[in-house]
Parts: sequence; structure tokens; C-alpha cells
Amino acid sequence: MTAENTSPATGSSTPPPSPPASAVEKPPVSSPAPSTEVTADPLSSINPKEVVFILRAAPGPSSAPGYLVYSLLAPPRQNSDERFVYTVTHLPRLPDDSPLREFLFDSLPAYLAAPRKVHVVVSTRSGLRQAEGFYADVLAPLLKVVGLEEGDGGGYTTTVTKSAETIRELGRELGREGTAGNATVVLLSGDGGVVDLLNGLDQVGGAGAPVIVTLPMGTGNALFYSLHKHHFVLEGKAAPVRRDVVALRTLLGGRAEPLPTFRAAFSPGARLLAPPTDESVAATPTPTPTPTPAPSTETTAPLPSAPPRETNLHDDEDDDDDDDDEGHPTPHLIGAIVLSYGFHAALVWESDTPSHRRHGALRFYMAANELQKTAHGYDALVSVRRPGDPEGVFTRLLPPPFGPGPDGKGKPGSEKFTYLLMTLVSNLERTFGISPHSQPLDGKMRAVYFGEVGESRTSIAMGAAANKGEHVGMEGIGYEEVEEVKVVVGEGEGRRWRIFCVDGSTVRVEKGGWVKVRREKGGRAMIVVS
Ligand SMILES: Nc1ncnc2c1ncn2[C@@H]1O[C@H](COP(=O)(O)OP(=O)(O)OP(=O)(O)O)[C@@H](O)[C@H]1O
Repeated sequence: MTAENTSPATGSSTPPPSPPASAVEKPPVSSPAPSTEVTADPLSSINPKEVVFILRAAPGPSSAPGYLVYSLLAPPRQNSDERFVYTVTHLPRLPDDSPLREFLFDSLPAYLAAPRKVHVVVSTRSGLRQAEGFYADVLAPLLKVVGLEEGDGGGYTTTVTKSAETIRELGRELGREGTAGNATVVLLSGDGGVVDLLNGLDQVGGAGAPVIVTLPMGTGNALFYSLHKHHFVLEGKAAPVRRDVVALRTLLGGRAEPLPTFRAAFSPGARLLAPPTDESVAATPTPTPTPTPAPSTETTAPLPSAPPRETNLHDDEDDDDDDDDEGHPTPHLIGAIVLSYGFHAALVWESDTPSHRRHGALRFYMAANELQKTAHGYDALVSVRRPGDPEGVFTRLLPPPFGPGPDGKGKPGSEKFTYLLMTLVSNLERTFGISPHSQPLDGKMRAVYFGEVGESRTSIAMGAAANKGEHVGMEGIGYEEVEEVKVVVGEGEGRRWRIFCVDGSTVRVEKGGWVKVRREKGGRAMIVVS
């Protein structure tokens, strides 16, 4: 007979039990006294897929020896008031051959330990706005258990975002102070937090490469899922380990690797758009939250009626490469995930209203359903520099040939594009595999593209991509590795068709505007993976 102590904990309702002293140096700790509850086998009460880490519990005056297993329960339901909850289970013993031993915690990884300066960033607008709850209920208490507390003198600092500028400003600050190379930034955000940080750093430049740890709190979390896709393989019918568990395990036991990036230079006058408000799209029909394609009609959703809020992109006056033919400084953005034009860019933008955001990742499918009805062919001159091509040598890219789609609406002879996306990653969401050949951190940029294939083929292609990247190899879909891509927009009056997506941010170019995107060699940041 053995004793068990299992206590659920959240950041506010139940304080976490004190951790043991043996595994970590600070703070001074003691293991919790076993409860009087007696069970046959506490080990069997533990779900290995929920275990974050295990501490060795030292015997003390009021504590029992053994092990403390920290597990994370399922996250709150979408749009509910539920809290994140973790549990602590006391095990008197852990057999030598137990698979749980892989979760034994020894010490903080170097990227979280002194002398590194650790910054925790809580992005309040990411995804379903759960980052603050996750920080308070789970992250802060668990970091404390392993010896890392908020505060000066060796602790971490916490930044809670107040605006879309907060994370950029942190990047600029690290750059200005010259401390980026010694900084570890733990981002409770989606992909946007990463791109914000990279671009803040880029604005001041030359400050060293920080280590980034992502705790995915966004909608798509493309970077996190792409870097950790091997953790999410379905084992038969069993569900994979949850992403919050994988993320916390990675935080405490990952390794830092160079993060591949790209640089996107835009034509003069390009603007970074703030997310659309509900008011600005008030005339847009309320979409139905369903991931299945809507029936085919030839309607076009109205454009946002109010002008979006816009900011200038960063002008880099020192960079001659970006100068256009007349020598104007050209704005640019740094990305680590995707740059897209056409269908993908439009749906990311149009799904970014508060009312769409309430639906989590479904927002992308809702916007896609509306957008694909337009079957818009985007007028663009696209050219690529392929691996092995000399600098400056570009080849025109045309949509691959295809036959008429099931709805008979494609335009097989057209040179316009419906879809054009350059990516450094494999996944846009957990199962949405846009570039199945991409391996984590391989640093290769790949283009995925197709022409004016019509609504039904667009829907089929997107459905196949959502099913782990099965679109690759389908008729009419281009997929290849590229070093550099130029896109000159031929669209005129329709502002809706002149936007690009860079890692979830939206950039609108002027009529005749363009982008040049090129893969970088790395060195802007390190990313923690497992
Ligand atoms: N308080 C705030 N006010 C305005 N903007 C904010 C605030 N907090 C965060 N932001 C911005 O909101 C954006 C949130 O994007 P993020 O990518 O993290 O989430 P997401 O779009 O839901 O996820 P994903 O990109 O993974 O699909 C970031 O660019 C961030 O700078």
C-alpha cells in the first residue's frame, strides 16, 4: 500500500505545493506531506502524456521522500471561464525502467540559467486571449518550482503586451542596450510575437542573437507546430501529446538552434496594416463557423468600408540592396514562417477581425469559405531565383497547367495566380501541412502556388493541405525550392488584392508595388526546440 498526494493547482485558487530541495538549488523547498488518502498504485493515476516534469523529493521533517510529478490537465474550453490546472502527484518510488524517468528534472537549461537575462512576454491579444491565464495559472508557478522567479537579481522579467508595439519595443530595447545576445525571450504568443520581436531587433540592428522560446498561444502557431511536428504524430487512434505539454517540456529541456529567416523588401509606399476592426468590415456577411467549404456562388464579399489603420514599414536608409530604380529607401520586414500573396494573404487579413478571432483557428476556414467564392485570379509577374542560380538571375514563374475543375470554372490558360506562398516551415497549423518536404530548421525556402483554378479546385487543394499536406503532387499545384522570389503586383484599383502576408502581418503595396523575398543565412535569433 502506498500513499498518494494529488492536488490540482491554479495560479490563484490553490497555491502549488512546495517543491523538493534535491533537484534544484533554489528556492529552499520541501516536499508536501503525503495525504491520508491511500491508493493501490499512484503511478497508475498518472497520464504520461500530461507529465511536464518530475522532481526528486527529499525527505524532510514534514515531507516524504520520493518523486513529485507535475502534470498539466486539459486546457480550458474555448471561450469559457475555466482556468488552466496542473496537478502534483507524490510517488514514493519510480521504478528504474519507468518511461516516466525521461521527465526527471535535473537543472535549468543554459538558456534559462544565469547569466542569461530571461524575459517572459505575455501577448494579451494572441489567439483566444489565454496567455495571461496560462502565465498566472501554470507558467509562473511551475517556473518557481524549478527555481526561476520573477524579479531582479537573477529572476526573470515579465512584459504584458499593451499594444501591437510592445513586443517590437522589447526587441528594439534589447538591440539598443546591446543585450540581445545574452537574452532569452519566452514568448506566450502566436507567430506574430516572433515576427514582432525579430523586426524590433532589426530596427536597431547588430545586437546579437537572442534565444526565443515559444509557448504557443496564437491561432495557427505555424512555427511551433512545424518545429515540433514529430511530437504530434498520431499513435494509432490515440491522441498525440498536447501542444501545451510539449511546449513546457521544451521550455525546460530543449536545445537552442539557429532560426532560419527571410527578408522581404517592399516597394516604396508599402504599409503594414493593423488588424481590421469589426466596424471596418461591418458590411461583410457574418461567416458561418464551419471548416467545410461553402457551396459555390459567384458573389464577392464587400471590401472593408472604413480605411484600415496603417503604419509605415521600417525604412532602411543604409541598405542599398533595397533601393528601387529611383533610389528611394524601401521598407522591409523580417520573417521566419511565410510570405504569401493572393488567397492566403487575403484570408489571413480578412479573418483577423475580433468577431472572426473568437472562433480560434476556425477563423481561417471561415474567411477561406467566403474568399474562395470570388475565385479571384491575382494579376502578378512572379520570378524566382532557384538554388544554384547565380545572384541576379531570375526566371519567370507561371502557374502550372491544369484542366477544368469539377465546377468547370477554372481558367486553364490564365497566367494569373490564385495562390502563391513562400515558406520556411512545413505547417500552418497542427495538421495543415503546406510544405510537407520542409524539415524543422532546414533553412530552405519553398514556393507553393497555383493559378486561376476556380472555387472548387481551390477548396479541394486547401482541404488536401489541411490533411497533412496532401495537395502536393495534385494537378495544377506548383511546389519547389527557391532562393529568392520577386512579385510585381498587376492589380489596380482593388485594394483587397494588393496585400501580402508576412508571418501573419499584412502589408499593402501601392498600385504596381512589389516584394522581393530572399532566404537569409540565419543569425538573427536562436529558437528552442525539442
Ligand atoms: N494588447 C494588445 N493590443 C494590440 N495588439 C496586441 C496586443 N497584444 C498583442 N498584440 C499583437 O497581436 C498580435 C497577436 O498575434 P499572434 O500571432 O501572437 O496571435 P495570432 O494571430 O492569434 O496567432 P497566429 O499568428 O499563430 O495565428 C501580435 O502581433 C501582437 O503584437
